[in-house]
Amino acid sequence: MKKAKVVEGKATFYIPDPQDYIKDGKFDPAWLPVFYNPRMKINRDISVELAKVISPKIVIDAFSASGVRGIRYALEAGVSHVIFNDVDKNAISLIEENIKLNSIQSFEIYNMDANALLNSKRGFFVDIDPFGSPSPFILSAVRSVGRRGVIGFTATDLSPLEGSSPRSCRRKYGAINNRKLSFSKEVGVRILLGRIASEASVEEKGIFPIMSFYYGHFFRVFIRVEEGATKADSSLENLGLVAECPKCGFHKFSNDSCDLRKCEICGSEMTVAGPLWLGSLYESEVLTSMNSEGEAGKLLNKIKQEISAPAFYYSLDKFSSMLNLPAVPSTKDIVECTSGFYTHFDPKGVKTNMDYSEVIKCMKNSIKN
Ligand SMILES: C[S@@+](CC[C@H](N)C(=O)[O-])C[C@H]1O[C@@H](n2cnc3c(N)ncnc32)[C@H](O)[C@@H]1O
Repeated sequence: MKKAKVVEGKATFYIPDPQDYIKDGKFDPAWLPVFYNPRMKINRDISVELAKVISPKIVIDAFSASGVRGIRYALEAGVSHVIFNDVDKNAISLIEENIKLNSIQSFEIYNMDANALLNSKRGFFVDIDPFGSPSPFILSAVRSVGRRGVIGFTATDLSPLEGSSPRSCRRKYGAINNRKLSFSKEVGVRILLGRIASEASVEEKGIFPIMSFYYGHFFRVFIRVEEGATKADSSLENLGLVAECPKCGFHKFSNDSCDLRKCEICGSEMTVAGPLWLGSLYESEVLTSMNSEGEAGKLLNKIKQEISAPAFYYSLDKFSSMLNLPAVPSTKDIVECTSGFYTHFDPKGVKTNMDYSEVIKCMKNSIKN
């Protein structure tokens, strides 16, 4: 295999030479014999920043591919011991080479199915970065942190999580998600967290989201896990449903499904999704201690602005078309008028504690002016 040398963060490492895998002038990282996607740098940058704040001694990088993630944890976040793993043998040879190249001192390397590895090893910080859905690995990941720890899950299966593939969502996440709601990005993150909370409760563990976000083609959630039946019970209290009226764009969430059937504004039948996580997505202390540069820095700053915002948002372009408004108001106008918040989930999204009728007034005034 011909290799190319790449630099990312403090790591210099080999990947299969992308030039050899261009087909008809096109390239997809999935065609490489060992996966490396430069577009996921932001995912790794933020994960490294979080690791710097939580200072784990042992990290399990359960889906290592080239090993870049685990190597960056060691070099940039001062993690003292990294457990690398990949089911693919080609990945293992590359990880060995890259570990040498970066002089990583304390490590283990496994060539196992991630579930088998996670059921047998313990780490304080566990990184789950598979292809597609992380769902098959949630339970073993929750086990792998022992009594307490932190897990980062990546999900690239946007379509079930956002409501475009309802059956797949039902299978993978045990949730009803039959239509893409206008705030589907946040629905996706919360369905993933809901599933994690349910699976953790089987192990009598509670979850506490530290940071949860959407970017480009993936969701990433970081959760703290703590052992205890009471903690599991309180976690489950955060599960509920969200509903959106397809006619007037009113939305509401609740732990009680009876509340959500009929729209309180226009009486239409609402589209209900869930179960999903209705609690906080962020741990403010950790988030405010995190810093980064470039794209990751920009994303972090946006997320920091919405730490105390309510769940879900009005996506102004979709909302305006539901209301048959002649134009889409500026996001800035609506944030100001509703004492609301911008959201990283959607550049035209506004979160607010104000009532629906007040938001409508703001929308209409903004267009008039
Ligand atoms: C998305 S890539 C990981 C990328 C890597 N974490 C990074 O940041 O560059 C997924 C990797 O998981 C490996 N993999 C797929 N299924 C697996 C399984 N069941 N157990 C362990 N590894 C698996 C694949 O071989 C692939 O290298």
